[in-house]
Amino acid sequence: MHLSSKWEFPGGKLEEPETEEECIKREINEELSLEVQIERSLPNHRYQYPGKREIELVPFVCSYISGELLLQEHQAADWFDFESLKKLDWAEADLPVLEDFCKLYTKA
Ligand SMILES: Nc1nc2c([nH]c(=O)n2[C@@H]2O[C@H](COP(=O)(O)OP(=O)(O)OP(=O)(O)O)[C@@H](O)[C@H]2O)c(=O)[nH]1
Repeated sequence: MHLSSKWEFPGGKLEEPETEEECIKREINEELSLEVQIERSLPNHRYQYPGKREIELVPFVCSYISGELLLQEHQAADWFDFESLKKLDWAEADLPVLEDFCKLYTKA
């Protein structure tokens, strides 16, 4: 919520004893009402926002299986092409994840 006007990838904190894969599927279901399947992982990145505990983002590339997008917690959600994606106002911790994702799927 301290980043409430920023864009972020959907996700959330691991709830032991679930696996990271179970976590992302649960979070996307809770936040967006969608079922997704994992296609691959991307490198993890650590980040510390001022005055907060360090977080480690564990990113997965997922594809849509089913469901109708319904916002449960967020103000907005959308699909973007790569150029538009790079122009959004991102949560700082996500920038290295975005870079890895774009490198993997575009030639630039
Ligand atoms: N979900 C998500 N969180 C991110 C991203 N980037 C980023 O800095 N964060 C930060 O990582 C942490 C994830 O927390 P969250 O609030 O989404 O997790 P959660 O759904 O389990 O919430 P809760 O446990 O507070 O109820 C927050 O500090 C959030 O600001 C991102 O792309 N996705």
